[in-house]
Amino acid sequence: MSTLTQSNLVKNDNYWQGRWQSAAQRFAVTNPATGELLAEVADATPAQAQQAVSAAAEAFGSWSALPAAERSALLLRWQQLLLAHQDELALLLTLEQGKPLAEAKGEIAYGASYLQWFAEEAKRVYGDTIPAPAADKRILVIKQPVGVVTAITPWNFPNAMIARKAAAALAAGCTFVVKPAQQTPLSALALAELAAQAGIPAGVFNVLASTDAKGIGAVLTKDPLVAKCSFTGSTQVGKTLLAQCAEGVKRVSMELGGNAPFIVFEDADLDAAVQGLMASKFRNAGQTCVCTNRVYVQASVLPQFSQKLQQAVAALRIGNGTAPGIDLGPLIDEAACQKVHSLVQDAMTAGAELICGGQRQHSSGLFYLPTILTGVNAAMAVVQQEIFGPVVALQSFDSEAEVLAKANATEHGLAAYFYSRDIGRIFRVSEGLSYGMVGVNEGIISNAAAPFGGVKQSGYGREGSKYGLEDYLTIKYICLGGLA
Ligand SMILES: NC(=O)c1ccc[n+]([C@@H]2O[C@H](COP(=O)([O-])OP(=O)(O)OC[C@H]3O[C@@H](n4cnc5c(N)ncnc54)[C@H](O)[C@@H]3O)[C@@H](O)[C@H]2O)c1
Ligand SMILES: O=C[C@H](O)CS(=O)(=O)O
Repeated sequence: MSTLTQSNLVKNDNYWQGRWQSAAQRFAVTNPATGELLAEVADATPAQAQQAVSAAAEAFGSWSALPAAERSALLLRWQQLLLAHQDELALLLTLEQGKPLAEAKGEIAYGASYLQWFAEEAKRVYGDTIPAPAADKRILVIKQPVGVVTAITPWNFPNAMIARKAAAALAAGCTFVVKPAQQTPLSALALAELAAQAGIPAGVFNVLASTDAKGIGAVLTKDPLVAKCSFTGSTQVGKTLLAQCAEGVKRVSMELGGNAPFIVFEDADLDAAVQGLMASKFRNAGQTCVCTNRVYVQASVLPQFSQKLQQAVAALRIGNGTAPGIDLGPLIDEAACQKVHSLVQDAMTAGAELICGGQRQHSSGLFYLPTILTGVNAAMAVVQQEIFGPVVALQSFDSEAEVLAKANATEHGLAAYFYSRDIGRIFRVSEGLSYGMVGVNEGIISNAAAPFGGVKQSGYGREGSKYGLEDYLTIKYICLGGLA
């Protein structure tokens, strides 16, 4: 942190109405790799959340009336500032979240790509004219911003999950209030500083860091001034927030938990499959919603695949994300470590075989060794639950029909992956998988041009792509009469 203290991107007050706002209480933000104290951040209260929502409501009229080209230019300026400060932002992100610096830099570029994408989309909010059923009428359809948008975001991508929502909301003409995760507020506050530097007007982008998630969340989902709430996080919390939004019939976007299958057919390029699995499984130490969670390998190629995978996993370097050449950083907190280890122990008790890892790097600390379990089955918690850690749960299958049924046997439906070089199989399996996103011969599928989102209990709404803007717009039908 000492290398950042001179940076004006390290903020410890909250930000709304274009001003840095203190609070009566503060909470500690610590580095998961070392436990060191990074900052003591103002602990926003529900009353302050109401002030922030009011500020967003006050700013909505002028922001939504701004020509789209002007909103676009401001988003692009913000994007340029993120890239100009990519190294500082990445270091801040690694310090508070733990991911390796290279991944953090990638996340800053990824977040910035949504600002660029929606700066362009802002200028393409088109309406319709529709042939009227009567000669004296005309039908017009216009799209307008929904209004004040609130957002609640997770700790695993503390920059990109906010940028992905704010970019679309602001492009549409909405104003925005976000509560980041308590573990990672610094990246959110740095985004606010750069929004101010970009010239985004007061009240348009507002950040409330707090330990009172429930209290702040109640305001962000129930305040009458709020038109929509966009949530990224666990399915369990998503259901709570959905119920709260239902009271006021508010628009919602839900980007929730996952349980991604990764299927390797016997006709796959096994080296490519191993590479894709390593990327999908171990990114952010397995702490992403689209990480592979279950690995199914066709029986005839399981020994060969497993051997290649073990070699790749053995080469992973685990340590403090600020050090060069690190592949795996720490898990976010003690509870995460205990959850991952309990899933591994449960699987072994139930008969799974441990190939490597299966324990913390040291008795203390939040580093969990990259782990391969084989011989897992559907009855095990490691298959049923989202692992959110660096654990590969391997099992074999015989037929395409069998593995498709197993892959779909979950209440989640976010991302799925499979490797095959048979074009007929590629179409059958892509269409047969009950997921919002499918990676074919590819383990990393997220980008701003594509519609990111899930089905079933992984939520609904899409982020990124041309579809992502629709979530922040409402359709108005105008009937012009008396024209005969
Ligand atoms: N689908 C996606 O795009 C996506 C992306 C990232 C993470 N996730 C999911 O998020 C989970 C991990 O992230 P997490 O641990 O931060 O999730 P989480 O649901 O515990 O917390 C997410 C956010 O919700 C807040 N929150 C928690 N309880 C709340 C309440 N009662 N009222 C209001 N806000 C509340 C937290 O403070 C945090 O800001 C995983 O399940 C992962 O799959 C999904
Ligand atoms: O964890 C969830 C994020 O959405 C992951 S990604 O970087 O968008 O794939």
